[in-house]
Amino acid sequence: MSVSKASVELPILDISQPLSPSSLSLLADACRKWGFFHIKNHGISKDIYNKLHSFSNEIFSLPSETKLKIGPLSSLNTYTPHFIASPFFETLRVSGPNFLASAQSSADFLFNQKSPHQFSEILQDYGDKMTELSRKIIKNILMSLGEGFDTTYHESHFKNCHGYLRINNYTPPETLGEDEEPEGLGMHTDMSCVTIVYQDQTGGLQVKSSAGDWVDIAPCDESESEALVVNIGDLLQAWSNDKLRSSEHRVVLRRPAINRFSIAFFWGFEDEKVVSAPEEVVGDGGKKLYKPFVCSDYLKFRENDERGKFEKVGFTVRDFAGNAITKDFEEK
Ligand SMILES: O=C(O)CCC(=O)C(=O)O
Ligand SMILES: [Fe+2]
Repeated sequence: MSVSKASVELPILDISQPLSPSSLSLLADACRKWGFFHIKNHGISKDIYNKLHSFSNEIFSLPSETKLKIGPLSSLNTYTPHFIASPFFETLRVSGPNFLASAQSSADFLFNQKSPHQFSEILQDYGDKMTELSRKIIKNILMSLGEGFDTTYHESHFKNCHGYLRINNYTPPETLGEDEEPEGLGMHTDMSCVTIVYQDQTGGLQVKSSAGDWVDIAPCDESESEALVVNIGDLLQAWSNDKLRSSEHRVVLRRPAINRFSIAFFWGFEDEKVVSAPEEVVGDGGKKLYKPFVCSDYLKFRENDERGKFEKVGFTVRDFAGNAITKDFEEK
């Protein structure tokens, strides 16, 4: 196992403003080289994260048998317990666009109460904000990809995108040697167009460089609120004909062995969308690197056959729809 040596320097984009040409070019570089960047001034306060964290802790602290009421064998299936993705990882899924109803149905099962729960209301607000941010992000990414691409493709290709949230709790083993870095979440790529991640100050998120080394994506404190991590997912990599990189990433656990909390928002195409790079995006003389595919067929490919198992770790859109000529990403 290679141990990370460095922390990658990613641009921190001010998402509340139209991006200047120089910021767009930083964005384009980051998307090509790492598929990761940060955003600030995203409109979500530390207070919201503190509330989400403490509500989530309440849920994750419940006895396992209670949590399993919404586990993989239940009708709801919104909770993934330990020992599925890893021994140290559990996660709660909240589906959009009605985040409130989704969170509330989990809460009702867990707490046997029907009254509106502040947790669900905050999650609705959070999900709405993430959806809005994703639209802004994709607009900027399209602008960074080519002149006028945002007006050509934003509405026509990304209008029906939708998203869901995953609230993640990492519990490291109690005894952890100095050099031990167990994987809390194994290497994978995201199936989304874009993913927006809040990570707490614990650290441990890593991206694989094109040279094959793991490098840290350090938590980034922007005083008023943490900067959020954004990464490109497989759907956008395929749509952009590899102009945008969906990088392999993972989460490792380190000493001091404290719980790590993160919230990921995955925003992607509607199930029935046929994903195929537009000619103009492929560019003159370029070859299409992927066969057109139906979005939901790819999502199914990534799910394990066994009910309740986590998405296959390690398989990507290249394995699914890549032509043999798919190129490797260069570190420029
Ligand atoms: O917990 C994190 O920081 C990242 C989680 C992640 O990569 C995922 O849920 O896909
Ligand atoms: Fe991920």
